[in-house]
Amino acid sequence: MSMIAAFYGGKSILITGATGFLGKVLMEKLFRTSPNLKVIYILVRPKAGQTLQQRVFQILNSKLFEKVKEVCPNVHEKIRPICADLNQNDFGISKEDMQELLSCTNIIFHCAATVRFDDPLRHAVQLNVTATQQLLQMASEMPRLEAFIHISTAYSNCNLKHIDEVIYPCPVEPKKIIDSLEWLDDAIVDEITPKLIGDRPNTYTYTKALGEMVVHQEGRNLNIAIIRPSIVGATWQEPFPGWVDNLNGPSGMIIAAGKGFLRSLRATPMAVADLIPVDTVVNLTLAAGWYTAVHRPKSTLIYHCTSGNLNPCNWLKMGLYVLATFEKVPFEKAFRRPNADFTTNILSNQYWNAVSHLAPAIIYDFYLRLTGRKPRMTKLMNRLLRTISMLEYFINRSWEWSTANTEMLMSELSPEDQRVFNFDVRQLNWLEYIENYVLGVKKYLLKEDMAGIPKAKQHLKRLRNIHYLFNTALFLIIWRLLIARSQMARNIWLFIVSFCYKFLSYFRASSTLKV
Ligand SMILES: CCCCCCCCCCCCCCCCCCCC(=O)SCCNC(=O)CCNC(=O)[C@H](O)C(C)(C)COP(=O)(O)OP(=O)(O)OC[C@H]1O[C@@H](n2cnc3c(N)ncnc32)[C@H](O)[C@@H]1OP(=O)(O)O
Ligand SMILES: NC(=O)C1=CN([C@@H]2O[C@H](COP(=O)(O)OP(=O)(O)OC[C@H]3O[C@@H](n4cnc5c(N)ncnc54)[C@H](OP(=O)(O)O)[C@@H]3O)[C@@H](O)[C@H]2O)C=CC1
Repeated sequence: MSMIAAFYGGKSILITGATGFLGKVLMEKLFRTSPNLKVIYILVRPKAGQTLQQRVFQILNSKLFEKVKEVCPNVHEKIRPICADLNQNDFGISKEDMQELLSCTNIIFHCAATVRFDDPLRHAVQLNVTATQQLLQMASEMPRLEAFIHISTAYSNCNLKHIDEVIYPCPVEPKKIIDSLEWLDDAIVDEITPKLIGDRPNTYTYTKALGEMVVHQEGRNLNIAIIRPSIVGATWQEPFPGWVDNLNGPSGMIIAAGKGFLRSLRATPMAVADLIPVDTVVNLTLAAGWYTAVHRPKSTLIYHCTSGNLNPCNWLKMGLYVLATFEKVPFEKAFRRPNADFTTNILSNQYWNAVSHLAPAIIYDFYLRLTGRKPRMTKLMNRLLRTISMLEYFINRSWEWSTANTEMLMSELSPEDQRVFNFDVRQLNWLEYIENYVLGVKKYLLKEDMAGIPKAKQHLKRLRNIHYLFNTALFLIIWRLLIARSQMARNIWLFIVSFCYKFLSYFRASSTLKV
């Protein structure tokens, strides 16, 4: 019997960010392994014209939850959506709901965050720092609370090369930032943002670091653990391999490469590609929840949920695995044949951006205009280039994350728990994982049917022929122009023609002799 699964039985659990990528997998695993848990409260905001109930209904009826419905048929009764916007005071939670949360909650998993790299500082602080502070305040009023698990990121200290499982001091106290944002206007905030974030690449990593500091300072009387995952990718094993539902991290890039938009990337091939499957993060998170509540460590433990030091893979390998998978399972209606490459040089990157990204987009838009359609490719390509520019920081560096706490936690688990809540990335086979990842992107993100693979392969063949035809035509045009303008080009041309003529004559003569 799994001790961790048994621990969550009968518990009232509060999850923020349950509608997000990580939150959904966390909920799924909890219901599947501890179907006798009491209730999961989820803080949800109405969104995109959907009510809370509609959002929950959509999640529970998705493929991700198919297995859950078998083991926990009354899952609908055990999930209690609470209308909440983390950007508001008291999260805009009604008095009755708040009362219930405060009196019943046993465990909190705080997953909600803005993960956008380009969020204005004010918004990122509001969600990643102030909301965390408010949740800690709520937690301190919960008499039955056994553990508070805060999800951070391994990149919260990405300004360092070697990162230990400790909280690093922030140059400016989070409280001071929160206070000053109250009276500074947006223009000034934008102006001081680069100075505040310093050597971090964006407001996301900066505010996640501030969030950790707030947890450290204001959660002293609580039983807290912090999980720091690196780049979270599709599921490795559970509930099935390859599940993914958003474009963050590598998923968007896999689509861009598979559809033939992304042809070149400024990345350091040998830098560590620190991907971590989302189910691995969830297993570690649940194990940490159990350990924190049962063993009550004296200080806040931080767990690095990374792959680099236990089972490293680099971007070159990952890129090759991705491309190799496209051969077997190509995406439908590709713009060009998938054939991306890495470059480390800024100039050559700019060259490839112009030649391989922008030029084909401009030519295609010209064709769309000619055929009376609305041009869209150049806009899309510029958007892709902007996204890539924001990811570049992470694909041109390697970090070393120590994993002593994570390894300690692994050793504390019973053999059964090591199996059910496996977070040992040494067992991960990267090729197999990437193949399933690409397949998952095709099935669950692009919603493409496997039956369409032969047609997609045919389309790629057609694109290859167009590519050859286009290159030959381009060569001939350039050559024709050169011959018209340069005596030397004409001489070379005459030499090649006469050489070919002589070669063919010799070949014809020798084959006649044989007869
Ligand atoms: C040689 C072979 C190559 C083969 C590929 C190999 C894979 C290489 C992968 C390399 C990836 C490296 C990833 C590193 C990530 C480091 C992560 C650090 C860990 C964390 O803790 S952060 C969590 C992850 N967070 C993110 O990834 C957020 C990134 N996204 C953003 O910040 C914003 O979305 C962005 C990029 C600033 C764009 O903003 P904006 O222009 O306002 O656009 P929208 O968000 O509204 O979206 C517009 C449009 O683009 C689509 N979209 C969104 N995100 C992505 C994405 N990451 N990739 C591709 N497309 C994306 C979005 O769906 C919209 O589409 P529409 O059709 O709806 O318009
Ligand atoms: N994905 C990754 O690569 C990594 C993620 N992490 C961390 O993991 C955690 C989860 O990330 P992930 O699941 O990928 O992110 P998602 O963007 O998928 O999910 C974010 C969640 O936060 C919720 N949320 C955002 N704003 C509000 C708000 N104002 N009120 C209520 N809820 C809100 C979202 O709700 P809604 O659906 O309504 O938008 C959503 O449920 C984050 O803390 C992130 O920093 C760490 C490392 C890497």
